[in-house]
Amino acid sequence: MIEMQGVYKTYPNGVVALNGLDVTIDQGEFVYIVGHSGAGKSTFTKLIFREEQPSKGKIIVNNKDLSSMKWRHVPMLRRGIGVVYQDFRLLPRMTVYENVAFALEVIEESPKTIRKRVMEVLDSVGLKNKARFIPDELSGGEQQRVAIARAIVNHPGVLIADEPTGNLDPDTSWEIMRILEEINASGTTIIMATHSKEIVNTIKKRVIAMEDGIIVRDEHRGEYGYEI
Ligand SMILES: Nc1ncnc2c1ncn2[C@@H]1O[C@H](COP(=O)(O)OP(=O)(O)OP(=O)(O)O)[C@@H](O)[C@H]1O
Repeated sequence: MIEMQGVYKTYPNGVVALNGLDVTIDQGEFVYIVGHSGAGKSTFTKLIFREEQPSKGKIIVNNKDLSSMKWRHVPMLRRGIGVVYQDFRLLPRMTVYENVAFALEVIEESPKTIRKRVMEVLDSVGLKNKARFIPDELSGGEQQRVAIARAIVNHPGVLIADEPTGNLDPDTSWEIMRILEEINASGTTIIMATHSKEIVNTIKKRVIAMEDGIIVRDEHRGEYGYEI
């Protein structure tokens, strides 16, 4: 479960990105975060895996209070949260296999476990036959599928997707959504910031709408609600 109480975020340059958030997201939910550019969507997601810290307020993730969490415990928090971005962020000189295996190598899993799990997760995103390719040899949709495989290889309870379809054409975007829905069906919470009206209005989920750093709407099976 993710809980925010009275959360504010002012960046060092004085920009107020979040202006009092109160929200609870239960385990297994699928939540879209929508709103105009600059509304605070990315900042909201970054607080969950402690990429940013709030200026004020309380954030609880999986029963852990992030405000009192010591730095040495942050890697453990992040192990339970997968993240995917609009621009994929794969390591360009590593193969698909190595990009995904990396997350398991850093936690010192055995080579046998790594091999089994990496091939299993590549299979689940339909890329088992591209394990030896490097990112440049893949389409955008395939690169995003590798990024998703990497994000879920550790079985995280939460997957954060910051505009995961932002660089993809419509057909590829639906493919990515199908994969995210499958991951959600296995019990993983999905929090997805998006500008895609079509996706939000077609695959109905909880919608949290943000404007100027506050939540202005929070509806189950909601609509996108903006013209762009
Ligand atoms: N590291 C930073 N330092 C200073 N200001 C920042 C930083 N990151 C974001 N901001 C500012 O905080 C506000 C909210 O930004 P944020 O990225 O959370 O919005 P967003 O809703 O995700 O936008 P977009 O849809 O364009 O990604 C914006 O005014 C932005 O310029």
